[in-house]
Amino acid sequence: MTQTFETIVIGGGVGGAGAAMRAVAHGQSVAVIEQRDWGGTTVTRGSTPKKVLLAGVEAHRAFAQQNGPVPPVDWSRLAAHRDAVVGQTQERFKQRFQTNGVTTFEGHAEFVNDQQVRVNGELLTAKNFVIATGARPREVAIPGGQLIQHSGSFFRSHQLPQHITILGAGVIAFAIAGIASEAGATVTLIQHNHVTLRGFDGQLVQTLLASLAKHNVHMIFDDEISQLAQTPTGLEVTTQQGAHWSTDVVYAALGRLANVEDLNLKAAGVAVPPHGIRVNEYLQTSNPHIYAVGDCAVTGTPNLANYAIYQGKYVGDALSAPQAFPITYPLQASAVFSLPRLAQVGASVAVARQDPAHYTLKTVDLSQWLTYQRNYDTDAKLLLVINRQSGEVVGAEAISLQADTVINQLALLIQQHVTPEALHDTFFAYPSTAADLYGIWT
Ligand SMILES: Cc1cc2nc3c(=O)[nH]c(=O)nc-3n(C[C@H](O)[C@H](O)[C@H](O)COP(=O)(O)OP(=O)(O)OC[C@H]3O[C@@H](n4cnc5c(N)ncnc54)[C@H](O)[C@@H]3O)c2cc1C
Ligand SMILES: NC(=O)c1ccc[n+]([C@@H]2O[C@H](COP(=O)([O-])OP(=O)(O)OC[C@H]3O[C@@H](n4cnc5c(N)ncnc54)[C@H](O)[C@@H]3O)[C@@H](O)[C@H]2O)c1
Repeated sequence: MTQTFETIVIGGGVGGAGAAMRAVAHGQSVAVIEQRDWGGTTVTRGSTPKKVLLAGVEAHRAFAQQNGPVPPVDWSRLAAHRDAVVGQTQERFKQRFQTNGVTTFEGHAEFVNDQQVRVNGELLTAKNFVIATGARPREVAIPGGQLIQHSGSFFRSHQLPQHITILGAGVIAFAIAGIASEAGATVTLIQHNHVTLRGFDGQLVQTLLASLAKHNVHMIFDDEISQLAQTPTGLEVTTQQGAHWSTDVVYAALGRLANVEDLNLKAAGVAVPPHGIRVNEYLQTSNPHIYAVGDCAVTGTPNLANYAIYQGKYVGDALSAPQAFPITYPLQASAVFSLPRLAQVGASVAVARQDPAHYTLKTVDLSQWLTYQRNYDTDAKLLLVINRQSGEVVGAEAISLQADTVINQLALLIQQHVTPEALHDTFFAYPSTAADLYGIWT
């Protein structure tokens, strides 16, 4: 006797939740299976713990700037607060499924055929499936590679290592570097080439690097770890170029790989290319009754929470009434949550620099604006990408302690094609980041 549902979602992260909550709202019988942590990467090892830790170190930085030297960050207190926030968020996540009528299962799911999965020895049957199994960190195959920790360990740590080495120079590496250095650690980032934070403007990235360098973050370019060895006092890193240093911990932040291997997808008739589950523009796999969303799917979009949620909701709607249109995406703002933050929206500054016939750039030095000056935000800067022909702002990129705020506000103005005249018809509280828009949006 198997339990039967109209839809089974595999993975209780943000993508799976988007699909399940929409499908149940349409009156379907829905089950979600989660093998580890309700809320998935975002809640457990991603943006939720990251933003709690960031709040603590940003407050530390701000207090020190306003008042002079202050005691170091109390990492165990901060970690306890993080654990409380993460634990409560996980619990709410699970409860939200249950109060909305989604049946939850805890265990590892794998396909038996294209209508059944097995969980904890039990068979569950459904007409449709949504695979939302996310991704895991890429590992490094070197001697001593088993001593390398995943970046997620940092965001769950209860003790702050004093000497931290990070492999990679992407979004996760810079988040760890910003948090750990303000909390008192010395950080070394090692990058195999010269490219940091691909997609962000090189000049703003240089500003971020210079700011971090003042806070004990060191960058090594064009080199790679070749060996890691345990010593009586910690770890010894050796690189391909022959450099050596001692460290307490090495975190890998080298990108992420789709979780697809142990789902027995072959039994369900789902083809899996090397980098994840290929889907069509309706997010169907090679079996049209089986969909894939979020980080496990190859959709041509970045692996970000917004996309996973949006794709999940799209599929949740499609399950009760076939989607008339292929999925399209709204304007996306994104941020690197380092110290300071980098953020961007719309047409990139890099594209504008390469195409001066179509775009012009406007640089706004925000450091002397009250919003930023009062916070000692000396690096604050905004770049606006302007379409030469229409004169409209079509993209923006910012660095500052609150770059994401101004970029999110600009996202609304860009998406809604708000004219400067229309903006002036609204009175924002003054002075504030929103009121700054009068000066920016002219
Ligand atoms: C450190 C870090 C910071 C990040 N910060 C941001 C950020 O600031 N902003 C942003 O937009 N994005 C951020 N991301 C990316 C974001 O977390 C992911 O894009 C998002 O979590 C993808 O959601 P998902 O539902 O596809 O996968 P996940 O959240 O990974 O969820 C997948 C779930 O499926 C479960 N699962 C896997 N296989 C099975 C199985 N066989 N049976 C049952 N369950 C299974 C897993 O346990 C997991 O809970 C960050 C990621 C990391 C690692
Ligand atoms: N704020 C955010 O929006 C946010 C924050 C964290 C994570 N994320 C998501 O999580 C994903 C993973 O983050 P990440 O920082 O691990 O990935 P990333 O793609 O941002 O950076 C990976 C880094 O590792 C390097 N690298 C890749 N392969 C390598 C190899 N074999 N040897 C040496 N270096 C190598 C890359 O050059 C790059 O510097 C991101 O792509 C993003 O989708 C988003």
